[in-house]
Amino acid sequence: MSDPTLLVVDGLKATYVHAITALHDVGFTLAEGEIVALLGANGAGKTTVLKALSNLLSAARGQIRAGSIRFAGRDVTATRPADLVRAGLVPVLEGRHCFPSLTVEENLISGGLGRGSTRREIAADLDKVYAHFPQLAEKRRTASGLTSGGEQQMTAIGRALMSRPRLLVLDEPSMGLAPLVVQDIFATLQRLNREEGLSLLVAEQNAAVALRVAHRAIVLENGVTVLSGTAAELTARDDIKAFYLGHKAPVPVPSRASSTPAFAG
Ligand SMILES: Nc1ncnc2c1ncn2[C@@H]1O[C@H](COP(=O)(O)OP(=O)(O)OP(=O)(O)O)[C@@H](O)[C@H]1O
Repeated sequence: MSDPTLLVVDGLKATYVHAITALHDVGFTLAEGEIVALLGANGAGKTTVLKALSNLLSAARGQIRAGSIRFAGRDVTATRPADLVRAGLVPVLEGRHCFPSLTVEENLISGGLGRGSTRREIAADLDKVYAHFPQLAEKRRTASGLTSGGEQQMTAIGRALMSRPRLLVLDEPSMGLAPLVVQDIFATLQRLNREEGLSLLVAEQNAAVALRVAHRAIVLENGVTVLSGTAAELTARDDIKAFYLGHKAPVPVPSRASSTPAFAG
C-alpha cells in the first residue's frame, strides 16, 4: 500500500541572519487529501515554516539549523523551489504577489508556463480555474493591479492551481479581506479538496475561519508546536476559544475574603 503521508516536518529549527531563532522545534504531518490549519499569533513562526517548506528561506536570509522536511518522499531542503513546484508542492505566499500590470488571465497563464504546460493543458486549466472562480472570468482582461484584494487573492490561488498542485500551501489567505470574500475563498478551497482531492496547508491568524474547513490543526507558539488535534477537538478547547476564536477568557470576580481578584470557573 502506498504511504498516504504527503508531508512530514520533524524537529525543525530555523534562524534568520544566523542569529534570530524563529523556529525552535516544529513537527507535524499532513496526509494526502487533508486540510491542515497552521495557527498561531503574530510572529509565532507560521510564515517561516511555509517558506522552509518551499525551500525559500534562504531568499529571506534564513537558515534551517536542524530537523527535516519531506514532501512525497523528497528531501525538501535539497530540492530547488522550482522543482518542488513541479513535484506538486505549490505555495501561495503572503501578499498575493500578482503582476499588477498583467491581466488576470496573463497572471493565471504564468502559473501554467512555470510548470511547462502545453497550450492545450493551459486552456483546460484556465477553464477549471474560471469554473472555481467565476469572478475571475469576468475580469480576465483587466490588469490585476486594478482588481480588488479578493480578486487578487483568487488570482494568486488560481495561478497556483495552474501548476497542477498536489499540496497547496497558503499563507494567511484571509488577510485584509472582507468576511464575505474570506468565506467565499475558503468555500472554494474546501470544494477543491472535496472534489479534486487537493491537499491543503493553510497558515492563518483567523483561526475561526480556518478551523471551519480544516480536518486537523496545529498551533505554533514562539516557534514551537504546542498543540495539534482534529479541528473539532481544538475548536472545543477553552484556551483556543479564548486566544484564537475571540471568545472571552474567564472573568475575574472580586473575592470577599481578600482584595485579590479570583478567577471565576
Ligand atoms: N526576514 C527576517 N529577518 C529576521 N527575523 C525575521 C524575519 N522574518 C521573520 N522574522 C522573525 O521570526 C519570527 C517568526 O516570524 P514569522 O513571520 O514566521 O511569524 P508568523 O507567525 O508568520 O507571523 P505573521 O502572522 O506576523 O507573519 C518572528 O520573531 C519574526 O520577527
